[in-house]
Amino acid sequence: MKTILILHTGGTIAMSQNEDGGVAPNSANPLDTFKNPFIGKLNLITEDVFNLPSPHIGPAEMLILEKRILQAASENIDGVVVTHGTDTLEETAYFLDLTVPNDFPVVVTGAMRSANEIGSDGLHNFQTAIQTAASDEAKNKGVLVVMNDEIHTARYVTKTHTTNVATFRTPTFGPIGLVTKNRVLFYEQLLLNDYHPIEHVVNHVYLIKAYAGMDPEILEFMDNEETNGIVIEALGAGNLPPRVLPAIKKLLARKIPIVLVSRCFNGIAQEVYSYNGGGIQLSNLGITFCHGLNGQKARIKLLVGLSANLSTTELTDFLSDAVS
Ligand SMILES: NC(=O)C[C@H](N)C(=O)O
Repeated sequence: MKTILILHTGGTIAMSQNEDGGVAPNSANPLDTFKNPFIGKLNLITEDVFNLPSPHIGPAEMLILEKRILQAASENIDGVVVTHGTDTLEETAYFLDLTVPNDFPVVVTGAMRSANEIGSDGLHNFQTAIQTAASDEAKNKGVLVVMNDEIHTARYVTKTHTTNVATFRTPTFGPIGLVTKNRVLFYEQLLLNDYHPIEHVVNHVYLIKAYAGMDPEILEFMDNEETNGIVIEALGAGNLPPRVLPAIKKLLARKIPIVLVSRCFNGIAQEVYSYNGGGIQLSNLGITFCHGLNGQKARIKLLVGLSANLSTTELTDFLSDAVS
């Protein structure tokens, strides 16, 4: 019989609505009422790692989860399910994707409606996440996010709606599988990445968004000893207003890595334009293009690469997905 380790971290899936209509954490996790339909088929081990709304979760908590999952590799665990708030779920899932090996499936899930709200999706998502973690086919696919019967990669999934239960989407590429009542079905293969188990996390890795007429001051504020790295969600295919270029050059002269993604919801940032501030010029200056990730994922990737002490070349290859 397979053993699935369940790590609860909080989020709406562990919350209830109170009499005033506000949604807040409970002292007892509503998922403890889950009537296990897998009795006799799966052995479930449950641990309450945190009980936090996901806006309270950051790299320090992600590191605790990474270490717990790395330890599970020596405990005859066949799969891991992490329950998590949806606001930062994609960042924790991608952090784990970049830091734990693919020895067994790791599936992250959450809920959009708390336990006592009509149409609550928590128990259903929890059950389908367990089904997926127990599936042989879920092995070697990287960390997966299962929500609303769909299976997404941690690498590309993103939260797209503030309240809808179908909020998790994979722009450009789509989900890689689905969960039905009796089956876990994958219909896409995933290109696997390098992973880097890390012992600590660096701080002061910033994420900013470009906009028409972007003010250079925002970058000038980051020109100091503390800054470890910057991700910019650039315009279109990967371009910036020329007025920020002097500040960018100063940051690069300080050897602060600058990573570029697009602020567009779909598509990939690429070196296309050779005009002033265009992607070709930015790349020639030494900005690294991170192809296909959104801003928050690119920030997690930069943070993991810096925390793993990668050399400048290794970091550039890691961020731009160059195959060595
Ligand atoms: N649906 C949710 O889980 C949202 C909640 N604010 C959280 O991320 O903790």
